[in-house]
Amino acid sequence: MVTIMSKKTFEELFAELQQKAATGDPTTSRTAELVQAGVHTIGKKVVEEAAEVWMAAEYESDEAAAEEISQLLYHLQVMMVAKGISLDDVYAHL
Ligand SMILES: N=c1c2ncn([C@@H]3O[C@H](COP(=O)(O)OP(=O)(O)OP(=O)(O)O)[C@@H](O)[C@H]3O)c2ncn1[C@@H]1O[C@H](COP(=O)(O)O)[C@@H](O)[C@H]1O
Repeated sequence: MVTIMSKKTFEELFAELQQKAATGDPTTSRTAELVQAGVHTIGKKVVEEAAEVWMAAEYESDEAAAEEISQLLYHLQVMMVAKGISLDDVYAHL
């Protein structure tokens, strides 16, 4: 069973990350730090988290897989913010 610890939605997180990227302090905000580091650094985190999702889904608990999926979604959103890609830009392809 997957334990639900937060009810933050995908859209709410995206709005928060846009704000952090615009006004956040890179010394205290991971999002501001990653956006400042740039697409190359964020891209490496996306690939790393995707691999961790695969490993957790195949070899670990559902809860571990859910946590890794949340981290992948976070880093995908950071990439979107860094590139100026909106939720609607992505939803248009779903
Ligand atoms: N949801 C997330 C989130 N998921 C994952 N992460 C980051 O991703 C890391 C997980 O990746 P790793 O396991 O590879 O951790 P790591 O080894 O420390 O990463 P590296 O420094 O080695 O790259 C975490 O330590 C966080 O730094 C997140 N950082 C922030 N958020 C949320 O984003 C919002 C804004 O956060 P800040 O920008 O930090 O204020 C808040 O609501 C946060 O809860």
